[in-house]
Amino acid sequence: MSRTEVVVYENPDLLAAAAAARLVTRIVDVQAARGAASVVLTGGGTGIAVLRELRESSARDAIDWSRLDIYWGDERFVPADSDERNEKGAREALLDHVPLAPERVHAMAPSDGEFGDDVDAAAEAYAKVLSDAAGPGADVPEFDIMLLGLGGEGHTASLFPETAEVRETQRSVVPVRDCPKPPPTRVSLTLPAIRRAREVWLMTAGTAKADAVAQALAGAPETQIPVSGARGYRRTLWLLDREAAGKLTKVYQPPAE
Ligand SMILES: O=C1O[C@H](COP(=O)(O)O)[C@@H](O)[C@H](O)[C@H]1O
Repeated sequence: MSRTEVVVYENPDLLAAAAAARLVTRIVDVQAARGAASVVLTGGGTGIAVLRELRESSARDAIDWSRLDIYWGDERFVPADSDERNEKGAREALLDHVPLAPERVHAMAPSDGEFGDDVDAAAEAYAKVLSDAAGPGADVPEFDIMLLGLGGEGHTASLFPETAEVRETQRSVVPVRDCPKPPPTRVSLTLPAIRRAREVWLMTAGTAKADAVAQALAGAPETQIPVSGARGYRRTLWLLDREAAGKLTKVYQPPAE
């Protein structure tokens, strides 16, 4: 049984700090219950701010970093040292500062990596990374926590409105070309892959996101507002600041912890 919860924070700084605190608690709980945990990272302003907060939190030492798998929900297909790359932002904000096991950090290929500028090959390779990590009979692992952001037009990961990629039902990872938001070429998990996560946390701030948030929570079709289709199979947690929540018509109560 999947549940949706919405928590609204006064401002983006509080949102990032609170999301980081939640993340520590959730990872520690999962590691206590199952030994290891997996987290899927996102790029974007809020996603990287949360990682920075986590780095600065003394509670981060409660996590056993050697038993944490890191994946990405999407990546910009640019050179490895480009500031546009989600991996680079995540490494600078957190990953380079904690004792992760390098073989447990599963980045998507850059455009100057082993597949050169072949974005199809990069997407296929990441699908193989996921299927190798999944249990028998599955193409995608049951991620513990997937962090996602969203765009003002409703995109999440790199799934944009009214595209073939948001309609994809067979593949777990797709190459994405001609994105309306630069950079134009990306690699993205698909909605079916996103829905393999136990928990999806949708984190965003600012008035520019308010329409998309309201439409998604009102149940807009995922082809029009892709983030509408991003949910965890146990829990979907929206972490918003007051501005991003500004167009919600329903009053959401904070969930009991
Ligand atoms: O391009 C992307 O944008 C979204 C949202 O980013 P934001 O800065 O507007 O919050 C992000 O979730 C995604 O990973 C990224 O590739």
